[in-house]
Amino acid sequence: MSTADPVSPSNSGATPLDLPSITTAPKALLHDHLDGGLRPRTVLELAGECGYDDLPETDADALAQWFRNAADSGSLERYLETFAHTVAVMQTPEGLFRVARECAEDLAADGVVYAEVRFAPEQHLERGLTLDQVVEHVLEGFRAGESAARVAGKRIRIGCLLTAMRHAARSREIAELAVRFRDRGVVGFDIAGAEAGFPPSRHLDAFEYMRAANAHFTIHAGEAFGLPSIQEAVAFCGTDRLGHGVRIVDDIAVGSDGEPTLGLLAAYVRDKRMPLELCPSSNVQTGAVDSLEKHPFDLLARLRFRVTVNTDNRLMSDTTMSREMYKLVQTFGYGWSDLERFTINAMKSAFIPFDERLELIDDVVKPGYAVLLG
Ligand SMILES: O=c1[nH]cnc2c1ncn2[C@@H]1O[C@H](CO)[C@@H](O)[C@H]1O
Ligand SMILES: [Zn+2]
Repeated sequence: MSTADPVSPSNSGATPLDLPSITTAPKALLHDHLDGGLRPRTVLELAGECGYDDLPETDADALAQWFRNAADSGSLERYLETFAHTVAVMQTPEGLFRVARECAEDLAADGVVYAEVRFAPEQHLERGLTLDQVVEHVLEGFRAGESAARVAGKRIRIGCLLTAMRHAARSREIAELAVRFRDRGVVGFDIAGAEAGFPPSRHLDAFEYMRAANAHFTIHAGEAFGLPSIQEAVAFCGTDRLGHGVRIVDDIAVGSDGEPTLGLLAAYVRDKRMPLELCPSSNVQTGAVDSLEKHPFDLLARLRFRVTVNTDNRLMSDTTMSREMYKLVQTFGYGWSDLERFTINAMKSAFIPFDERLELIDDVVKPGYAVLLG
């Protein structure tokens, strides 16, 4: 296969592919951080309510711009520093509930029909809440947001992922928390935070616990650090999906004739249909890739890796699921059938039960794209 071939012919005779029409398309999102998706105005209002005085701006537009600029750092570590401000206003029952409710509403308004939203409960204990209480408030917020969306005529289902911070030592506890809440809206577990120096194998007992409980997890790997991190996540930890996983491209050699050769790890990830939770804008901001044009998304899509499109942090990247898709359309010339495939890839890779995934694919995703395809 030549990597110069288009994935599919561009849109012909179908609904024009622009941002408003992409917003109407049913979309599935697997990688979105709750504390990376607050509305700027909500950050300001919650800061006022809880007495947090360290915000860098006092106006919503200026604050939005500040997050965007500060996250545009070229380094994951500096990018992550911006979360101090969002986490600071998510320490109370009201703050957690509101942020989760608005998250569900915002995703639904953007045409997302299924989302897995993650956050790290251990970062929300500063004002005396327990881990269980933190999770309960967030889940209540998601349910309220789903109901509000339904009233507004939008269908969305949110699954929650509990994240452990990889520099800390609470991963086993968070894995147990995820299993404890498995019947109440938590669908999986993850580790996040600075990648270099904190390999996935540091948290092996948490992953072994999840596997023993027949529970799902993903691992941020292959974002700020390369193949060794992915190798550990896949081969030692047994991850179900790769958070980012974008550096898998380092194991693919493309010859001067355009023919790709996959190394053992890349071949294994593709053979196993291991989902890649790719986050184009975030990857440019953290320096994981130089530019959108140089993002390996298209190479990986052409090679038929199980690629999915994700937002990572809507506030820090000033983005939405529709905008991430639109950027890919503009950069790589994708058509509706490509966007449908990426969406079905995501639904197939979701952590909810198989029959529920199938129902969303058959009853929502396929009919939605059928209309757009014309
Ligand atoms: O792209 C990312 N890579 C690694 N860690 C991240 C990324 N985005 C957010 N977080 C981290 O995950 C925590 C829980 O949501 C956030 O507080 C942030 O520190
Ligand atoms: Zn992430």
